[in-house]
Amino acid sequence: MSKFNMKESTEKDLSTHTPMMQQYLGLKAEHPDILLFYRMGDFYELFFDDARRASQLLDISLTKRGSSAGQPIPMAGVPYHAVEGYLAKLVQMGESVAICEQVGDPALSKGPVERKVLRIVTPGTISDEALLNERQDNLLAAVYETKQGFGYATLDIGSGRFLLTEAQSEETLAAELQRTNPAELLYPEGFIAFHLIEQRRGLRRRPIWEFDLSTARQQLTLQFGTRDLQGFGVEQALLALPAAGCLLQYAKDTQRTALPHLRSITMERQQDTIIMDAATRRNLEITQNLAGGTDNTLAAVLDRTVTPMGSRMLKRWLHTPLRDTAIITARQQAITELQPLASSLQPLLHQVGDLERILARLALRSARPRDLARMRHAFHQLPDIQTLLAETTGPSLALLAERSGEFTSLRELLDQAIVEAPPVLVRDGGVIAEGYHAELDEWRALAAGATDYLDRLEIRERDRLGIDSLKVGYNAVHGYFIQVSRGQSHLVPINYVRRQTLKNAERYIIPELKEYEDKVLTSKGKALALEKALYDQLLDQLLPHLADLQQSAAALAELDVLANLAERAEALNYVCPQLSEHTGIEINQGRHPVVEQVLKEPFIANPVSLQPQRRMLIITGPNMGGKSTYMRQTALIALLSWVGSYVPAQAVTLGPIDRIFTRVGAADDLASGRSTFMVEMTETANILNNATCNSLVLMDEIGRGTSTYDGLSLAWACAENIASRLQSLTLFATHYFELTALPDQIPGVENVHLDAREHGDSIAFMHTVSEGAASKSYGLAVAALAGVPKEVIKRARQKLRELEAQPTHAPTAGVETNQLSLLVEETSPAIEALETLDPDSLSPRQALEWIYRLKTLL
Ligand SMILES: Nc1ncnc2c1ncn2[C@@H]1O[C@H](COP(=O)(O)OP(=O)(O)OP(=O)(O)O)[C@@H](O)[C@H]1O
Repeated sequence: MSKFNMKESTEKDLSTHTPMMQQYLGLKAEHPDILLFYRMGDFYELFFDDARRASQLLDISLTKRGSSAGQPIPMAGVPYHAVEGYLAKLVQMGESVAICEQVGDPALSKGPVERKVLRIVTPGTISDEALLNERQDNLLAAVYETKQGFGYATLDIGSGRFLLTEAQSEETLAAELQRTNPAELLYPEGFIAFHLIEQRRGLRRRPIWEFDLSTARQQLTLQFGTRDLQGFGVEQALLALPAAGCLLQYAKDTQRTALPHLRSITMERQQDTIIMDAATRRNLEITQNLAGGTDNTLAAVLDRTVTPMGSRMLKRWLHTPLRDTAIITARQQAITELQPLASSLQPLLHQVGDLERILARLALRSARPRDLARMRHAFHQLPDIQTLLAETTGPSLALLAERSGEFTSLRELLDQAIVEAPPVLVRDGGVIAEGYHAELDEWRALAAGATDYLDRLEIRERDRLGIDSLKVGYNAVHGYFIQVSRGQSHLVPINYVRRQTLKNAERYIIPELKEYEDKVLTSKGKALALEKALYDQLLDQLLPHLADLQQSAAALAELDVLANLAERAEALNYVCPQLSEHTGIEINQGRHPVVEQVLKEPFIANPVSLQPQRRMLIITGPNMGGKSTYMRQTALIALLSWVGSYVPAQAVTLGPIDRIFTRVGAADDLASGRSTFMVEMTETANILNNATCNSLVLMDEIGRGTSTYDGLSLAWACAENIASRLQSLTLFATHYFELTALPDQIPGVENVHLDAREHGDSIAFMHTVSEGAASKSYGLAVAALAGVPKEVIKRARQKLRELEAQPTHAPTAGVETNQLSLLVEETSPAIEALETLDPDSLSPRQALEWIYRLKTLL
């Protein structure tokens, strides 16, 4: 069908629909890909495919509303007062919703009331409190690709944080995606690296022209009111700017309002932070555990922040350990200074609440009365916070105090303007305080004065007519009325007009009452309209202070994080790590921050010593001995140190770290169709290709997923390569006992082991780390402990003895210095024969015979 014909036929189709459906279909055509909530009185209704989808997603019933164009119309609906709950559910599932409201006056419109899409709710652009998880960032992101790499932009609409990154490799992009975990992700059509994002929620494909570089520059300079992007240092971000442009456009389209709180854009440079790949972030269970939950994570132990904005900042910090010693030292000093103050500061900060998101709603002009009341409450805490901080002397706390500010005049303004406990919506009035605006007070008095008048009218009429059952009342349908009992209804005078008959009473109106009713309604209406205008003016008065207020919110959030780290350090018995410029990690009595919290028994603290001269530790010991715990605690202590936090140990000194890698406990990545072994090897390859002498590498039992010899050879070669070529600081846990021979061959490699004691059939784990290799493996004892039946253990023991009796077959045999021998799985008869041979005792003829024999043996 030609384009022309198609257009004609839709138009024809439309004209066969009812006028309301025509309006609906017109609006729907503007938002074909997302659900359209179409307001009808007290409901939002969805039609056709939207109705079917919504009924499935929300588990609401699918019905029909009349018919249009001769067909029944599938319909589903949700009551308007409960819409937030449904929206929350939908955005959680990654859906977007266009909210279409009635904007015309039903009384004045012929045909359907005028309607408009007033906002679009999308997972990445929500700012409404009810739709957000308060202790988690909610990000909108956009990704762009060229041959040179990827550009990535994220926006937190709840704070205005707008960040850029450029990633040279897929691995780096994957790590960024994992770290930022966006709620919604925009990508250009034809995106080649789609496999990196296909599992993500809230994916939105955008046309390629939305990623145009010059449009992006134009959009961004327009947004920030600058001539160019030099001042932000992103002028040359040719990969990231197109992503930022598309993202900004999308945010503006969905919000349909100005975004004054987006006032700058920042490039996050990889070299400023300790880089961790996606697998490492997962394995270290920073904010999410391996099962996808949040308990038993680093954040779960460390987050006792008292404001949601502080909690979100702490989580960002934990995911972004820094490399700048100056910043980290400043944080450490602030924490030390806050230790005696935390218990007084935290209750005050708690009262500050989520100022950051309140300010975002202010910027979007969607701040509710209660937001302003909470902002006021926050301002009331500031003087006390200032007084407390005045006791400190360090420069970083002084700076935070200065940025927090006091906002005395804004506090006074809000004190005067807003009632003590305002209602949820401005719509119903009762928000603006008495005494704030003389005209409003007058209208309100008039509305209230009328009730006085009604009392007087009631008494007067009762006396005048001698009807003691006479009462003045009000209901929403009939307005004001005079009610008289049935028995006395014959006494009413002629000017009483009957309005309603009840079982035992009659209701009347009189002209005088009607007049007052009009007056009350008008004054109520006037008061409401005025209140709404005053509220808008109030937002206008606050908005010019937005930048200062945002700065204050950021400072208060940081104070919350620092006070929290001070409190945690004290409560959990952490120590302040010493930063050194020399590569290495020295930990005295280190503990695992999470395991020590969940264990019922006491946690056994252990030392770590890694330096260039002792850069790799081969860790052996029984299963369950504590190898993984020991390795992870080292990485977590390093990470926490470079976040600025105190750490679980008695003393720590550590030098610069550029990356942390972990290759531990692989899980099948079934979703991407990669086997356990494949995942393990991909992660290993990443380490071998990227680690440096300043990287911290954790390798846990690599090579386990394949045949013993393949695995052992791989583990050996990797360890050797890391120790000699990369020279990274490495903890290498293994069950291949052969690897304990490495220290004899490569300088800088040492053995350590975890101990266990066998008592008869049972085994006790000591969890202490000592120098040297483990004396034996306790696999069978651990299997017995796990409940493997006795006869199986017995048979295994027998088999073990058999295997040990054939040294050349047993994988636990000593390691030959020639690595090739590792790859020879079966000893050939020729070699066996050679081994028994003594060349000195052979005559030349015998030697020749031997050569022929060997030839046949091969
Ligand atoms: N230092 C410690 N102090 C007290 N308990 C510990 C310590 N380290 C580990 N544990 C306990 O031992 C359990 C096993 O530890 P971990 O997983 O680290 O052992 P593993 O040697 O890596 O075992 P596998 O080789 O089977 O993976 C932990 O869950 C913890 O309960």
